[in-house]
Amino acid sequence: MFIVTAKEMYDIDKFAMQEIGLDGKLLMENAGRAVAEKITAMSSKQEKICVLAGAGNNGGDGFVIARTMMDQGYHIHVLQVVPDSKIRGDASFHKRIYENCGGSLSLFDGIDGTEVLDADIIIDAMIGIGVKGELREPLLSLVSLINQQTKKVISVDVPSGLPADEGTVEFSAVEATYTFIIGAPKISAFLNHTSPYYGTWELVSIGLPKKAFQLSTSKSIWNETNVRDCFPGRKPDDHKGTHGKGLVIGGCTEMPGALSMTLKAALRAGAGLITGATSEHVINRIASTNVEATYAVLSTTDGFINNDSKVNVQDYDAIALGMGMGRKAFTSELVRDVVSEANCPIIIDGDGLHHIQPYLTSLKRRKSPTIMTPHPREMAMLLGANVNEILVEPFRYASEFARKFDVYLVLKGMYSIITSPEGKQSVNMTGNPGLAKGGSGDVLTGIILAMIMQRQDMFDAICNACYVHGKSADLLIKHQHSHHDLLASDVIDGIANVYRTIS
Ligand SMILES: NC(=O)C1=CN([C@@H]2O[C@H](COP(=O)(O)OP(=O)(O)OC[C@H]3O[C@@H](n4cnc5c(N)ncnc54)[C@H](OP(=O)(O)O)[C@@H]3O)[C@@H](O)[C@H]2O)[C@@H](O)CC1
Ligand SMILES: Nc1ncnc2c1ncn2[C@@H]1O[C@H](COP(=O)(O)OP(=O)(O)O)[C@@H](O)[C@H]1O
Ligand SMILES: [K+]
Repeated sequence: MFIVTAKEMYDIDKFAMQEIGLDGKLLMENAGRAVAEKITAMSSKQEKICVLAGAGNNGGDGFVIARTMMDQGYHIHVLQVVPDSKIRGDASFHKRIYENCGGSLSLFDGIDGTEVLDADIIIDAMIGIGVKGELREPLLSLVSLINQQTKKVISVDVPSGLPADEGTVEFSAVEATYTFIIGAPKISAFLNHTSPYYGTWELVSIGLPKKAFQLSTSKSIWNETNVRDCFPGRKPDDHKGTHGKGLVIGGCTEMPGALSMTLKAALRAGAGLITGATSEHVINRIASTNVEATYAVLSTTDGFINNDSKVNVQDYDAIALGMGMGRKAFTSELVRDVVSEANCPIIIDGDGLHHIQPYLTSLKRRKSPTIMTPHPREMAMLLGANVNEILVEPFRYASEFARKFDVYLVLKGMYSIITSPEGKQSVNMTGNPGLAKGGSGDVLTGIILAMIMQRQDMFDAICNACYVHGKSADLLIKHQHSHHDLLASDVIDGIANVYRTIS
């Protein structure tokens, strides 16, 4: 499923109309009908429905919805929120057809919201991706009135007033119960501060050609179909070497669990052989519960690993670096040496990100892929930015960072964004607040480590790992646990449930 900015959506519409020959009025008819079908499935003919129609194409969708539902016997009234003189283009065409069919219509006088107050369901077709700046009056007051109601509010394409793109903090917008998104989800459906306005959302297709999307956007949602299409299989003659020999470097006296979870998650996710390189003390603490792993002892200072004992990094197919290693200056040397000496893919996570921050440009010299897995606070640290800036524009920051330093980036969060060094981006939709607990990220790193050692493309492998991680948590919440009690170690055990459903 593609994800678009407003500009990309306009480019796609333009391509569909000018290159393919689809008429704009037809696309509007398709959009309105597709949304009407969804709304009829969730409403009754006894309910009073008020369609709020604006002047642009979003309003045009509203007129098609109103006509389609009116013909099916629904109790529909259109409240036009702009004067007649403003209604333009295809919206004007569909308004005329609605009126010719005898549809009920009144003009919003800018003061009285009786139609809104009387309705059981409000359909918000005032403004879509064409919003510019903050809402003007009288729409601003109308939106405030709508948001004070407890009725079902169904937005068409985008909740009116909400920017389709990232980067805007100041806005007033409809707080929808449901949004039926047209053609492709817009970026604002995936940002922490804007996604709640959509309520529950669903995509409706209106016949825009796939080719138009492929030419216009490199952003998409990584879903179960993507996973099934590229999930690595196992052959009868496979041996442990086939599934990769991975090294995990991290841990310290105060944080032995981080390393332990990464080791276990990597093994559970399918790695052939996993070695934990850490202090003797950490090994003594975790070895009895990680019996399948092997270990390499690293020398330490005050319980933190230092660079005195060399790890033979050339012996491994992939390395994960950083989990629970602490931030002592002498550990930085170890991180830098591993990153520059290893010829295999490296995942840098947790404290490893802090150690590599002053040396980010060195990553460009690596011949093998580098994968970085920051949460927003770590991303802010890497960029020397404020965390709120990252949260408001995560797609842009992630894309610029991945391109600049030639890395695969997993910017973790409610919707993690996976970016390739070329700027291709996927959003992972699995996962839930049960994962908001220490250790979840260490588990993800282990799964990524296992996945990138299987037979699959690097970007696909990372996306698959994020999917499996979140899906494990989702299945556990559905069947065994709650958001409150889920532990990172449960997520490791839950990998089995995911694998059983997809492999
Ligand atoms: N083929 C297609 O293109 C298809 C497009 N489709 C649909 O079209 C939608 C995009 O349509 P669009 O481009 O006409 O813009 P739209 O969202 O209706 O907004 C423009 C209106 O909003 C107003 N307005 C803006 N800012 C404002 C503010 N701050 N405060 C107040 N008013 C403000 C602006 O007023 P103006 O500033 O011009 O006075 C103008 O009247 C898209 O989301 C989808 O639903 C589907 O039918 C499928 C086919
Ligand atoms: N509310 C949430 N919804 C979905 N996934 C979440 C949520 N909270 C956290 N996660 C996921 O859990 C993981 C947390 O990683 P991180 O913050 O590094 O944890 P830690 O450092 O404690 O191990 C990430 O993969 C993130 O995407
Ligand atoms: K809308």
